[in-house]
Amino acid sequence: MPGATAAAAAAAGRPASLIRAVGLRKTYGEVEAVRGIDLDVRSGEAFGFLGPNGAGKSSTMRMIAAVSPPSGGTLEILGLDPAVDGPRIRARLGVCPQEDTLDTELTVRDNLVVYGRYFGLPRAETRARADELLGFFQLGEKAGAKVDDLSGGMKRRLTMARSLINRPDLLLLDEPTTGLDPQARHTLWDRLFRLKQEGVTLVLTTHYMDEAEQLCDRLVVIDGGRIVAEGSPLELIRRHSTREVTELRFGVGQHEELGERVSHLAERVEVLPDRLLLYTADGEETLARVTQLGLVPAAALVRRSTLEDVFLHLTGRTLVE
Ligand SMILES: Nc1ncnc2c1ncn2[C@@H]1O[C@H](COP(=O)(O)OP(=O)(O)OP(=O)(O)O)[C@@H](O)[C@H]1O
Repeated sequence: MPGATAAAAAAAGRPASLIRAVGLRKTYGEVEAVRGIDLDVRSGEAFGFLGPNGAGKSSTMRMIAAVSPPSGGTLEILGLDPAVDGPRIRARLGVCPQEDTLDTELTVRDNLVVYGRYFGLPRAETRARADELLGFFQLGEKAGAKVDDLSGGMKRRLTMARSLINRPDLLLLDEPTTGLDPQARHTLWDRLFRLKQEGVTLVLTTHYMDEAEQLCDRLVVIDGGRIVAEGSPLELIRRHSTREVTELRFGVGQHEELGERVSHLAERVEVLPDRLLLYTADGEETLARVTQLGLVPAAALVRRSTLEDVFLHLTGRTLVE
């Protein structure tokens, strides 16, 4: 699976920064979807936008895909200005949209072949590329099947295969695994990980913190159209959370009051409707200290901090409400 490595990009004279944005904005009438964001996505990295529904992720992706003009700020994609060079940019991008937009009239293989023809690729090359991609995405046995005969996970893999037909410099993935079951998500992550290893630059949006942690070298946490934090998953967790979290579930309606009673035991306590989260370096010790107070939770769990905790700390809300 050939992809573009950072070194190859440099050798080919492509810029090391594939996306550069300063003060990027998008408004739809009165709605301010993206409120001035700065970005610098480098060749060869997997870069993510993590945020809840309505944060402005898709709006940003559409601007990066050069299909939606910015309302303000500057944007450079592959060293080019999308207002001037839209077609040249789009020819070098792979775009995997949130919804599968496959042609149900065509076979699995022809979905790739026809798409390759849109890019003006020669027939023989397109067929060879289609077969290569079907093999890579474990769809070879389904090559002659109709799209409607595929599972949800297979359709996603076909959409992803289609987005790679033109050997793009940059692959844009809008919520790549939303709506899939855990097994199908893991299969896709595995393929995306392989693409990343081969040097394909990935830019993805997600509201799944585990997806962001699995795939992204670097990410921005986005909320209300603004970037609220930026870094590697590990850096963000270190900067904005403690090493461990003790989750305590008590009876309905008790969490507010009990949160006050245990507040001295932790660096930070979050009160959610169904549980308390105590942030400390040692979760087991914290749990022992809770029970020493005579409190007996209906359920308790000690875990490491995740990006969900980072988001909660930064915005006071959970990612998936
Ligand atoms: N074409 C449009 N016209 C008007 N408002 C829009 C349009 N597209 C998006 N919005 C609004 O802009 C805001 C950001 O939406 P956007 O789709 O970019 O967010 P998102 O983070 O991708 O969320 P989701 O995961 O739900 O797609 C929302 O308030 C949304 O309702």
